Amino acid sequence: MNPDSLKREAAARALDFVEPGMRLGLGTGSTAKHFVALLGERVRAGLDVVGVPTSEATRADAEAAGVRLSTLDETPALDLTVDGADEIAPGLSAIKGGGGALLREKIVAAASARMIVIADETKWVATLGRFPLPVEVVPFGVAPTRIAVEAAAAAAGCPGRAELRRTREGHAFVTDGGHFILDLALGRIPDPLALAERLAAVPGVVEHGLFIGLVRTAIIAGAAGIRIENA
Ligand SMILES: O=C(CO)[C@H](O)[C@H](O)COP(=O)(O)O
Repeated sequence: MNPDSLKREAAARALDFVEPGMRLGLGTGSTAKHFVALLGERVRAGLDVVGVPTSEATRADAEAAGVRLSTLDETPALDLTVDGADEIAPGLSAIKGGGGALLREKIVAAASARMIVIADETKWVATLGRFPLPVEVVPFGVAPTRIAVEAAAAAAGCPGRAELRRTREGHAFVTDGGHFILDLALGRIPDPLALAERLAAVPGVVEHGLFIGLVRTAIIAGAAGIRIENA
């Protein structure tokens, strides 16, 4: 089965956790897109939920699917967020931000009583770090911020290079919040918490894509079926 079918299977399984009246965080990316589309089908069949999107792209998808939307200002406490991930490891620490939405994704996840990650089995890893870690930074002073981000990674035991994310046209990629992304290629993150703390202390870093202690459940779809992991 191809990865996209597996993503859809994981998304479909996440619907089992949705109850009428829930306030839902809606993730970003190709896996979360399946969830939003399937949720829309349920909504059109009569399910009443309200969603808070984690990106402008998801807002557009959810609107098109007929999902009633709110904001965190109107709805500051959510019951459940369903989102994808770039990597997820035993203990359910994760890397997110491949789609550039990590800041809103983390704010929405932190406002949720429960976060479920949905993924195909290629995202499950023994140790985080094969996927370059997205770090969202303010555009001002991005050159010294990049140097400081690399120094923070080295101090946390995982030296590597940070590259400014660019669009296909070669411009700096700009997030929904107006920030840049540095993709930090590390290969392996032996101590995610230490790295998270070091990165958070760098001036100019808005947020990083390490999700530690946020994911309660992971739904992993593979060729052999669906596996559910709980933190
Ligand atoms: O963190 C994300 C966006 O910022 C996505 O959830 C992550 O990149 C996974 O994407 P996909 O489901 O397309 O593989």
